[in-house]
Amino acid sequence: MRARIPGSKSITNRALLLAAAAVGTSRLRLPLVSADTIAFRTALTSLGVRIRTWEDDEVWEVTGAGRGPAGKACVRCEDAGTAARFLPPFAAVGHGRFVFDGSAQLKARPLGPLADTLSALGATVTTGTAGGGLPMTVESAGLDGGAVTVESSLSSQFLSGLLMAAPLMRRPLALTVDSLVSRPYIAMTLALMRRFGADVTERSADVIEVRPGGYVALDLTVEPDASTASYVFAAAAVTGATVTVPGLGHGSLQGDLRFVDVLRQLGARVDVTDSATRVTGEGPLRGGFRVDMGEISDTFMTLAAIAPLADAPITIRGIAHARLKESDRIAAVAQNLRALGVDTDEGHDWITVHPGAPTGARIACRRDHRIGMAFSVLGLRVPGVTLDDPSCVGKTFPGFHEELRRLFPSTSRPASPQRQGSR
Ligand SMILES: O=C(O)C1=C[C@@H](OP(=O)(O)O)[C@@H](O)[C@H](O)C1
Ligand SMILES: C=C(OP(=O)(O)O)C(=O)O
Repeated sequence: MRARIPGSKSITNRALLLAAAAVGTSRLRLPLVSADTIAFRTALTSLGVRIRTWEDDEVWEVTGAGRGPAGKACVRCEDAGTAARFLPPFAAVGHGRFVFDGSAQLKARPLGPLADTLSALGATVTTGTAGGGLPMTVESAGLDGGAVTVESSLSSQFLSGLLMAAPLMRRPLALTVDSLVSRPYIAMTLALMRRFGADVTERSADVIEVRPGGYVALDLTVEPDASTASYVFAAAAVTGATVTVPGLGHGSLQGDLRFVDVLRQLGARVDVTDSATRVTGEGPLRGGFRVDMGEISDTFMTLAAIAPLADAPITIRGIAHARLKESDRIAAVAQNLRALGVDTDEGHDWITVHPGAPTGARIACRRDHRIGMAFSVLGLRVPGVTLDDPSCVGKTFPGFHEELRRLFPSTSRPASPQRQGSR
């Protein structure tokens, strides 16, 4: 079966930002159209960037002026971490006063290290709470660059935001990276910056230098989202089906494609070519291993939710930063597995899931799309798994439930609405 996986959120939102910073008109083909990318697009529009959509949203045309925004603006980031972390540095290379705000969920997420670094570079920054957080106000008259250290243990997005703004600074910027999580996202940022013409040098694993010179407009086709693909790959592994995702293969910019290596460890058959990835479920899942998912933490819930079906415990470690996302994801996974009758143990940066015979339960999604999608995969094997907020999937994959039902019509027990969630 060929899955229809929408475009990568991370590539779409980076490409939007880079196109807004470039000189000329860029075209993004097959962008993700979801709450997170629409929030990002709207936020850029409120910063004065011209964006047009074509062909039922299959092409987004972005016209950049080769500089940061000017004037005054209030910018809503909604639930999008990428908007809250990528847009303030872009504002800081502009001229004016910009206020960023977002949902209650986003307000609870850290921003302190980004505020500190922008201040160190010369912007005037205020944040909502002592520990950082929205609303954030950035006042600036452009940035000179220089040399700064970026504390990156809570999120890699601070560093990505600073890197993408750097070509618009007046002089070179040398960033020293401290305690980086989610490293593959930095590789993605650098790769896309280079495609848009930036001059970037990795001096060592932890020092990156960017020279001024801006960006040039680009025509870019967005790959399917690898984090989203993890749900259909896991679904293949637990149902014995074969699922192929065209357009995701060797050369992908997304670290989360490495989730298929975890499925291989569970006993699934995985074939990756230049143009597609295919997963086939081959009998019972084999547990009894520990895996560090710190670099691909958006997919740890996909593994944790199906782990009770394995024949031995599975420990996932390196995921402390997953407590700082749309929900405290370690706590959310543990709570829901226990509600299903599955034993779990957890620590600050790890969780162990024991084999079990899960019973049906109503999953508490905590407005976290990935909790909803991960447990829907378990619902293909366990009758009576429902979601308290099916619409939470709209952050990255509004058509998720329909696609899962299309792919698995006989096994799928729809994650039926008990209550329509409010977003
Ligand atoms: O840069 C990005 O596009 C992202 C980085 C990751 O966040 P952290 O760096 O906060 O782990 C990831 O969880 C998020 O979904 C997208
Ligand atoms: C953590 C996520 O999103 P963001 O940080 O971009 O809000 C995610 O999509 O799992």
